[in-house]
Amino acid sequence: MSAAEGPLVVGVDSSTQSTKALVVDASTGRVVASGQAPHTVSSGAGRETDPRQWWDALCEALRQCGDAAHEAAAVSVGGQQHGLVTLDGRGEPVRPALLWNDVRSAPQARRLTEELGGSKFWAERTGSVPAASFTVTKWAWLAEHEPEAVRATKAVRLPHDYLTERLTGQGTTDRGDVSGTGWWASAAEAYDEEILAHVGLDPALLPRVVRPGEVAGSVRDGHDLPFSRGTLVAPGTGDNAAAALGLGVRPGVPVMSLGTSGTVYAVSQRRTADPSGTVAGFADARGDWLPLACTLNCTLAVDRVAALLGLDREAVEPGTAVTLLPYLDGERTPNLPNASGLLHGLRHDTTAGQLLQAAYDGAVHSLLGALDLVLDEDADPSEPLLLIGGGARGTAWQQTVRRLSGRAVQVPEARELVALGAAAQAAGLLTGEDPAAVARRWDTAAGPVLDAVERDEETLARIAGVLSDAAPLLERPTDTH
Ligand SMILES: Nc1ncnc2c1ncn2[C@@H]1O[C@H](COP(=O)(O)OP(=O)(O)O)[C@@H](O)[C@H]1O
Ligand SMILES: O=C(CO)[C@@H](O)[C@H](O)COP(=O)(O)O
Repeated sequence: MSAAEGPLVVGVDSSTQSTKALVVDASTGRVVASGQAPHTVSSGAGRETDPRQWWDALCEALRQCGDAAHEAAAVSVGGQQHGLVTLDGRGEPVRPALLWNDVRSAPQARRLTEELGGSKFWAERTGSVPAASFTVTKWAWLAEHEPEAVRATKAVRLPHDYLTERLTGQGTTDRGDVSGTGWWASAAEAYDEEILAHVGLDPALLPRVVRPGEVAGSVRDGHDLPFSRGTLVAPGTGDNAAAALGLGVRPGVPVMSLGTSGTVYAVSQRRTADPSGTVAGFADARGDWLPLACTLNCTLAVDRVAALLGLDREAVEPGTAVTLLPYLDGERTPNLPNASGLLHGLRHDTTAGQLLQAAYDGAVHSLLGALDLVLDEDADPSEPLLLIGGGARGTAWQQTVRRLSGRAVQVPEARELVALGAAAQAAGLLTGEDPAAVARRWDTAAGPVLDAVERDEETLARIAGVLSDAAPLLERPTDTH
């Protein structure tokens, strides 16, 4: 491999299932080295991970990168959004982190929404109506169920903050990730003291919000650190905001990410506030906004259905009249935290491949319902939908999104858009450039475009009909929720 032309930077994606690290040449965007290591997520009613697993996975991913990581001039960490990390006075986790897909705090989400002026208040104040994913609902759940853990907590962090702090020794976050907590006022761009007081969280426990383009710190002295001392550390951000940086998207370009979560989002210059709660009015990592809708059931749910049927994930068959709502983890979009999976329309001649196709259709339907809502009204409908995340590699996912959206679909060749976005943020720190402009210079979104086909309105209407008719069943708690 030829020598790098410019300084090296490292971008990290600490997502739900694994941590990935890329060492990137800041001048060209060439990936010089990469590594990946998994984490475990608890099963049963909750979804938890010990934050120390993220650190160990980061160190392992960087070890796989070899010497290149130690030569990096700057690093940045993108991480799964919303997770509640509680640290004691020594910076050690008080308990495992409560993750974004843990729905146990659904009652707290409902209660907080009612207690503080309803959906309209929350949407206007924080940009979002709190769902069970949001950090504020997890803190309220912890206060109710484990008050001793709350008493032991001396610092509250998000996943990317935790990793950044282990590098720099300083508690920092950024506007993109903090906008998903539920305790950040999006118009004022500041912690919301009224909400914090309401949930009994002392603002002194929260990290400093670093501005876009500001240095969060530098790698501290320590023999156990995977970087050289003094390496600059960028603010980092949530994984969706990092992928938006990594694609260099401009307003009007829709993105769909298919991973543990399914997300649809777009960059907007307008702060959004949707009182229906479908769209979360997140901030992006630059100074704009990132209206986003998120599902809990995406690649893992569809892979689970394939495994139950004993099929390869690509073994779909067309012509299905079966509807499968794959809400194995409860659901966030639509907001049905108590739901479980639901099958309707099974016949003697239904094939296993058709059932699998129905799972893809159900997962994609949830996301497409929010697509127009995340885009500005003047967005050009002929703009291709950018498809990213692990699922974007799959033909069945690509074809399902194409058929149900009726839009052209572009699949970037670059695989790790979150880590690339973090790398672009680190590069921007060195050159003074806008990270999205860095990503455009690197041409990260380049990839084949699948032409638009006629939208399959019949399937969309059938799924919407089952969803509406089954509402009472889907709202009813089952044994494990
Ligand atoms: N070729 C493929 N086709 C379809 N799905 C895939 C493929 N490769 C990986 N996946 C799915 O991608 C998921 C991981 O995606 P990723 O975006 O890395 O997740 P996360 O960021 O949430 O940890 C896995 O659940 C797996 O099912
Ligand atoms: O909760 C959200 C967005 O609001 C999720 O998108 C998480 O940020 C987790 O992402 P992945 O691990 O699936 O990438």
